[in-house]
Amino acid sequence: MRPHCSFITNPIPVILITGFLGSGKTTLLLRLLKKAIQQTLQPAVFMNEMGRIDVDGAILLEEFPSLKLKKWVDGCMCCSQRHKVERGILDLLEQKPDLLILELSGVADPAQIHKLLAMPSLKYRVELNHVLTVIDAEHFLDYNSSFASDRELIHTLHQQVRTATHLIVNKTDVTELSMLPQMYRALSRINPSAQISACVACDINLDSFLHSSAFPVCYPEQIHEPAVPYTDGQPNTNLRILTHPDPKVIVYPHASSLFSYLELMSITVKLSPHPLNPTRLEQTLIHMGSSLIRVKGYVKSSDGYLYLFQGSGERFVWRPTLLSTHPYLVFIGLELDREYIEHEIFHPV
Ligand SMILES: Nc1nc2c(ncn2[C@@H]2O[C@H](COP(=O)(O)OP(=O)(O)OP(=O)(O)O)[C@@H](O)[C@H]2O)c(=O)[nH]1
Repeated sequence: MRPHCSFITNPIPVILITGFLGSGKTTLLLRLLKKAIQQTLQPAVFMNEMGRIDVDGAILLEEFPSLKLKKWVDGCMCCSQRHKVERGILDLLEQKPDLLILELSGVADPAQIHKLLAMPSLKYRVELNHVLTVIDAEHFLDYNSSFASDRELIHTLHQQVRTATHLIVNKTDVTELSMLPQMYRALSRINPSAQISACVACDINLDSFLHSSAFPVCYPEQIHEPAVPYTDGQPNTNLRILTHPDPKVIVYPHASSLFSYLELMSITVKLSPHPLNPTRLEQTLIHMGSSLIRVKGYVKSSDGYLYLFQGSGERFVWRPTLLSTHPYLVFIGLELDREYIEHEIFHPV
């Protein structure tokens, strides 16, 4: 029960955004921020992203230059790093936002952030009101077979569904609509109590999320089980460290999940400043097949302009940007072929 102290009477409402890689979390976050600002709310954002260089933070700051934002980029947010996440959230709370939005990396287990918000330093200062899980409708039903070899990844995907207060089934524009009833059934089996909405580009009515819910989120105990047991303060000995002779290539063998360990790999490649042929780049990526789950970054195209480039499955989006940054790409996948990436992306013929 919340103690009766005057300085903690108004906990900051928290919205947690989760969902697998490329499902549309940042798309939803951008919509929420626009809506919040229209309603004269002052939101703060904490985001966790895979990859050495942060792409989503750059997207947010391009649209909202004065946003109160803290990021945790790459590295496993394992137990030994937990205090840094806590510090980041406390720093944001010091800025007295009206609303705190947390966007987790696509492979994070949301139950772990819930646990973090329950720590004594945060417990009475925040109130988790909504957990919005974005589902990639195009790929969701295939995940069980695609990731069959990675038990922890499947567990994390289910945790993302299980912990949701609202399931946002996104990307229905590129989904066989006849698959939706089956998808709804699968989602309801994992989480019978969450509301479900289907949409394109996370375009749903967001009004109700911007106001405190009557019943703050409270998970039953079993949801708190971490994917992999951990010990506070101890480094995660499961992590393998890969090294690469070329300093331009930074390899992270593990996902930046919140406190869990997966077989995913993230490779960040700083590109040369020379333009890349868009068709050739897309073909190169398609050739990588299902091992490549997500790619994003900034690429100079053959017209000489810089683009925000995003790929999820075999779909690619090029968006012109005014941002001034060195071109780079972040690759996320299972058993990525570093030599192929290095040869094809660094030295395209
Ligand atoms: N076709 C289609 N594309 C979408 C939709 N929603 C988002 N996208 C695109 O999907 C890609 C991924 O969207 P994001 O919002 O960045 O997804 P995310 O979950 O934040 O991605 P990560 O943080 O990398 O895991 C982007 O290129 C979006 O423009 C949709 O409803 N339909």
